[in-house]
Amino acid sequence: MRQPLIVGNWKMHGSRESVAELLTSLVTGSTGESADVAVCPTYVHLAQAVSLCANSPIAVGAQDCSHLATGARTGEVAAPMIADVGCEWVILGHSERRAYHGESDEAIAAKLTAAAEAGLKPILCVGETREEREADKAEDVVALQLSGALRSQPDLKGLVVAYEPVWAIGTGLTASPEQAQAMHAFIRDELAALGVDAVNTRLLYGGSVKAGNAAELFAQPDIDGALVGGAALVAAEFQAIVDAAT
Ligand SMILES: O=C(CO)COP(=O)(O)O
Repeated sequence: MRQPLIVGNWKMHGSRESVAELLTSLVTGSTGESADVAVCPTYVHLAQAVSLCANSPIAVGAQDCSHLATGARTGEVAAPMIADVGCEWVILGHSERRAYHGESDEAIAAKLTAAAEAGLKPILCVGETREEREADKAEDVVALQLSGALRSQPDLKGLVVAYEPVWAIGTGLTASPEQAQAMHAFIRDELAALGVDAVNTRLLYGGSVKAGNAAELFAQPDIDGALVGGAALVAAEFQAIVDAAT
């Protein structure tokens, strides 16, 4: 049985004031849900978020980490530092990092290793662009992303995979429940072929998830939750998505 998981990816949004407001609402509203819940603010808000979520069921994660544990890497943040401030999770390989920071599957594989060594649970993001889907290459692209990141390390503790079609991120376009389910089933098969414990690995859908479309996505057998962007910045909307998973 896979426990549902809802993760808010706050991307590059927030201030001390908005973080306090959003998390105070979420902590007050969270009454022992049967879904796991995590929020991923920017690095500078992690410690504040951990402190606000203490004694609540909400966990905190980062949106990236370095592949090194320490060293001369100006501007980077290492996985052990993220664990040290009290985080449980780290998002890796998000399409925005692949596109704007040139992250390769090889680099993402190294970050996965670093995260696991620091005891963080990684959320590996995969997904195709619109052009790749239209060229009927969506499965090939996702298969390569999965094997590039996991081939050498199929037994990462706590691994979660998020399928985020790039064309559905921040666009208001969501994959239909059937499209998302088909890709999730494909991902589960690919994970098994790579030697990952696919049956127990949670697969999240991401891309314009909202209160209004969450339930039909979560009704699909291989969709175990969501990685939520814009809607995670509005407490009532995020809570409604959590409620739809429970
Ligand atoms: O990229 C996403 C989560 O990581 C999805 O973002 P949106 O929910 O804003 O489309």
